[in-house]
Amino acid sequence: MADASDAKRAKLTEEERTSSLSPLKTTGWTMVEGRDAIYKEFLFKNFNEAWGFMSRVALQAEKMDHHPEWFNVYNKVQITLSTHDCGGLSQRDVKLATFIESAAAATKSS
Ligand SMILES: C[C@H](O)[C@H](O)[C@H]1CNC2=NC(N)=NC(=O)C2=N1
Repeated sequence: MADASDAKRAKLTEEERTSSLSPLKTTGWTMVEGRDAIYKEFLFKNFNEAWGFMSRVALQAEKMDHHPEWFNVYNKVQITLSTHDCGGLSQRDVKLATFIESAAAATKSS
């Protein structure tokens, strides 16, 4: 049965893309070529900072039951967000990307 949780995992409409994705794009998120997904690379001072950031994101991902695709080498964290259940971008990706932005800012200023 469809419920509010399903709606958050439905593919974003064109209107939602304009209103929700545009602000993220101004912070450096880009569309992945050939896929309905968004991507951003984060650079930190060192591995310790990168790992602290990833820990914050991991806890939120578990809370949301929505998980990033990510790759880390030393101070670099590359993140791709998409919703596997709908095969594209949903409100969950917007919410997680917004959280990731605040986690990156908090990590860098701590
Ligand atoms: C069973 C579980 O709720 C689902 O598999 C969740 C887990 N995490 C997820 N993460 C992402 N990115 N997309 C999903 O569709 C998704 N689905």
